[in-house]
Amino acid sequence: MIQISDGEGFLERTFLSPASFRATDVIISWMKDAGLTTWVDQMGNIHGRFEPSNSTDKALLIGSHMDTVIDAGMYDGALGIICAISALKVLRVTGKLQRLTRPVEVIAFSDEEGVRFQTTFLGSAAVAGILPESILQVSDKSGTTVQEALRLNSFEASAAALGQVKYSPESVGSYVEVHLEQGPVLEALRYPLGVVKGIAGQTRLKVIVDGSQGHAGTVPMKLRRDPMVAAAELVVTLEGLCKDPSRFLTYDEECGCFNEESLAGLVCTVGELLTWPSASNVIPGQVNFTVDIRAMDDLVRETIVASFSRIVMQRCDHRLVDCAVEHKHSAAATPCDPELTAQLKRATRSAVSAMAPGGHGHAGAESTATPVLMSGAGHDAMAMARLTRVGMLFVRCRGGVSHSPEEHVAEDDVWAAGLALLRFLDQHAVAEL
Ligand SMILES: NC(=O)N[C@H](N)C(=O)O
Ligand SMILES: [Mn+2]
Ligand SMILES: [Mn+2]
Repeated sequence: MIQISDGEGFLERTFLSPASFRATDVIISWMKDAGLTTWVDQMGNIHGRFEPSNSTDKALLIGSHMDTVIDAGMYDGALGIICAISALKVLRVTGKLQRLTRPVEVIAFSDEEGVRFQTTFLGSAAVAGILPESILQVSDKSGTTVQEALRLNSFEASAAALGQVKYSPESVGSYVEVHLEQGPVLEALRYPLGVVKGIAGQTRLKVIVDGSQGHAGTVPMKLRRDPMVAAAELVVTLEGLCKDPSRFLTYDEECGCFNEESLAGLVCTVGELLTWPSASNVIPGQVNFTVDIRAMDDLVRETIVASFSRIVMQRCDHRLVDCAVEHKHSAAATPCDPELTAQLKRATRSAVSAMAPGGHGHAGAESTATPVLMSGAGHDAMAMARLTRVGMLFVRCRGGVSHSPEEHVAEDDVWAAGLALLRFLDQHAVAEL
């Protein structure tokens, strides 16, 4: 799937882009090869399902996302989809598919990263039934709405169509996702796989700063209303706020929720900054930038968001520029299901042991206990947790690097993940002979 890109020389595959439809065709072919019944739903999610003849059990869903960030690594999302389809292919070739006691369905979600519409989880939120109809009117940088983009690609793009995508809670037993860790912990522990205890909450904002556009050579510094300098001050201030909140919080904002533990995983990022008219000899008229704030503790994240919004208003007033803070997206911190996580842990132990020479633990693994991690990255499991219980299996990645072409997962570790998923399926969904 690395070659299926809208970018020249880099990987980019965003929601409903031309490359996303080429990837859809390839994923469908893989799903069919694994013996699955396939379809594409009204939000562009790709489904591959095996329905045992007389099962009354709730379905096991296994998935991840097919979309990417810009200049992405090739494993983020794709690894989980390929792992899931491969595991079912192995069940097929070993004759175990027919022994499944419950429906097992692979879902390749159409939009997890939220790059195009700054929304995220468009695909999984639709399956979970938590996508508001208002999402259809959100527009991308070109002004195209979600509804227009869907209709341009022959989707119905109506509230009724969104409703058709939704799964009923009583039809689903659990959701499992395999994903590269995107962090350095497993590499540091010299262990190929880990299970996820929970996923950090996240908020995405867009800050818009308006000033007086003007001539770079004739407007005296004292008479300027320069949105670029205001934005620059805000970006640096945001960094300080997340590094040491106590320096910036007012007495009212200091909710007593800040301590070493609750501040765990508090991070902020300004990934995108746009200016108009973007000419070297013009004082900008407008600057806008994105804000991504995450924390394991929702109260900490909400307090930081409120405090930063206050600071934006105060600093822009001081600089006589106008500003607005738009809330684009928020997702609460999400715990993974303890029982599902324990099952994934057992499956991981079994796979790692089976892969090591002599069965004494995976080559290079210093410990035999499967690491249990928190995830700072967001995942479709956050949306799916609103539908059913979720579990995640993390795969070690080189240097913890992700959202970069340097992203890399060792082949042995991919094998270990596939084996662990197979072991999990054996425990969870395949009838004994
Ligand atoms: N929705 C998201 O959080 N997308 C990515 N996985 C992220 O962590 O930014
Ligand atoms: Mn990602
Ligand atoms: Mn991802």
